[in-house]
Amino acid sequence: MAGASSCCVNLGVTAKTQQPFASSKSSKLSNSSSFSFFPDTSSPSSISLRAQKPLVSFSVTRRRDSTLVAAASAKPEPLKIMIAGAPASGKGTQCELITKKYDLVHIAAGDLLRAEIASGSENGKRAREYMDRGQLVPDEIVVMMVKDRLLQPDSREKGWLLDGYPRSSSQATALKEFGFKPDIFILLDVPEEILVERVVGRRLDPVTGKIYHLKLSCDWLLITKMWKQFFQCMKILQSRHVIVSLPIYPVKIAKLFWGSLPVSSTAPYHDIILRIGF
Ligand SMILES: Nc1ncnc2c1ncn2[C@@H]1O[C@H](COP(=O)(O)OP(=O)(O)O)[C@@H](O)[C@H]1O
Repeated sequence: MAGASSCCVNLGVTAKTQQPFASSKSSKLSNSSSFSFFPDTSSPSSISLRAQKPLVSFSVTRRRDSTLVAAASAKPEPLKIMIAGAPASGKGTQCELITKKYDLVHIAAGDLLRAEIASGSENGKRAREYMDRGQLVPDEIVVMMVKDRLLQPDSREKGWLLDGYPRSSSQATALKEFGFKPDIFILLDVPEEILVERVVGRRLDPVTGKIYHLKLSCDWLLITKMWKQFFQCMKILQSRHVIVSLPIYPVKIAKLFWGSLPVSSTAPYHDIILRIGF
């Protein structure tokens, strides 16, 4: 199996290169690289994920007459990605983009736990107690759940994007001991002040159920200043059905709905969309 590489995508206002997963937790996951993030020179503000996996894999089998038969398969080995990031780091958006682009199975630890709760199982009942308190669910529940999901035929066949796992070094070690290794570990590194700003500015559209940000959605001064990026961004968002009704919201209704419209020179959402050049 190919070794894992890791990368850190800085999605703050100022871009900088950093060590991935800034702790010893992920250092074991980092060695040779099958996938890597690299600056896309055609667009200085974007970063692209480029596949470098072998397109042909070989298998060798021994026949009954003891001759060895080598078979070449044109099927590439499925891609395996782990992604981590704080709330409001844009993880949901990136997961959507990555799974769509690479046709991977999106496995979110939180979703698995919610499904377990919905099933009414004993594990689900225990998990709920921890989740209600905002604490991590014990490893003995989470690890086996994630492992079982990774072993499902669709994950093995298509590859996976594991989201929200590992959240501790013991979870990482456990998965490694089961023989799972990501090809790449993506850490969305957003400065804390930006995360706070995003969370504070988030609003839920009661009609569509979608989440918007005050500054992105209603900052008309910003929009006129950055019209090109705005429309580019809107196009991407609309194509992914994230923002459907926003362009038809009149300013007055938007003001009533979202309150005052702050003016800012930063564009958190643009930042994510433009820097990740998928
Ligand atoms: N890898 C994990 N290990 C332990 N508990 C987890 C893990 N992933 C999710 N959880 C539990 O599920 C809850 C919801 O997780 P998630 O859906 O990822 O949302 P959030 O990003 O808000 O934590 C967490 O607060 C935690 O209690």
